[in-house]
Amino acid sequence: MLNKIGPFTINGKPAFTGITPEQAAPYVIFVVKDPLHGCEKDVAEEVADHFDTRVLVADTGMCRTYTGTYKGVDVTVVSCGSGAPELEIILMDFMMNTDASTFIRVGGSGGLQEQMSVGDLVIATGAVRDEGTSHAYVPAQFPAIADYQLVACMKQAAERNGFKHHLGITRSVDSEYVGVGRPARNGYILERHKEQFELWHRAGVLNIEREAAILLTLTTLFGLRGGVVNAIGDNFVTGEPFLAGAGFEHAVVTALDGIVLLDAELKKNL
Ligand SMILES: O=P(O)(O)O[C@H]1O[C@H](CO)[C@@H](O)[C@H]1O
Ligand SMILES: O=c1cc[nH]c(=O)[nH]1
Repeated sequence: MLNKIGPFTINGKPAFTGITPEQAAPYVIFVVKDPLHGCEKDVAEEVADHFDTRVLVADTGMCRTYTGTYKGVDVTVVSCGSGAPELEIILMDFMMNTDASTFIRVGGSGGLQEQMSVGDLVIATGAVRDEGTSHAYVPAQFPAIADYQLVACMKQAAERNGFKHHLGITRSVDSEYVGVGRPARNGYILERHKEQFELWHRAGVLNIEREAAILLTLTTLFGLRGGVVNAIGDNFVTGEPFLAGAGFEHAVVTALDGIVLLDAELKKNL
C-alpha cells in the first residue's frame, strides 16, 4: 500500500492522551470539559473524586486522565473536548494502545420528549448518527448500538440509586444550533431545521447531544462494549430552561455503579 502513515506518538506515548497502556483500566469513562456540568474543577477530577483510590495518569492540556478504583473495580476517567471529531481521536488512543474494553460517555444533553424533566438521565440503547465522524468509518446503515449488558447494569444502578431515568435512542449531531432546531444569530433557522426537529421528536428520540454516536459506532464496529448515560440539561419540547450540572452527578454515579455491576456479572460468567 502506498500509504506509509504511522501512529500519533510523542515520547513513545499516544499523542493526544499521553496515557501509557498499562495505566488504562478495562473500563474507561469519557467526559467533556465544558462549563455545562457546573464543575469548579476539571470534570475528570470531579469524577475521580468518587474513586476510592486514584492516580493522575496524564494531562496533555487537551485531556486529563485519572485511573483508580471504585468499589474495588479498576476504572479510568478522561476529560476531553466536545463533539465527535475530538472524541474519535481520544477513543483511538485507547482502542489502539490499551486493553480497555468498555467505553462509557457520561455527559449532558437536551430533552426531546415532554415526559422528561431537567436532571433526569437518559441511558442510550443506541444513537442516531447525525454527526459526520462515524460516517468516515462505516456507512450510515450501520447501527450505533449500546452494549446490552452495560445498558442493563446502568439501568439497575439508576434504579438502585433512585435516579429518574429513561432508556431509548440518543441523537448525536455536529451543530448544537440549527442542527438541533436551536435558532442561531438573528434567529436564523430554516424550514428543514424545524422539520428535522419534528421528525426526531415524532420518531421518539429521547435526547440530543454530540458524542454518543461516534462512541457507539466505534465500539460496535470493533466489538467492544459501549454505553452512554447523559443527563437532561434542558428540554426543547417543554421549554424547561438550561440548568448547568443538572443530573450530572447522578449520571456519574450511574456509570460508576453500572461498571461495578457489569464487572461482577462478567466475573461470574468466567
Ligand atoms: O454536556 P456535555 O457532555 O458537555 O455534551 C453536550 O454539551 C456539548 C455542547 O457544548 C455537546 O458536545 C453535547 O454533547
Ligand atoms: O444540556 C444540554 C447539553 C447539550 N445540548 C443541549 O441542548 N442541552
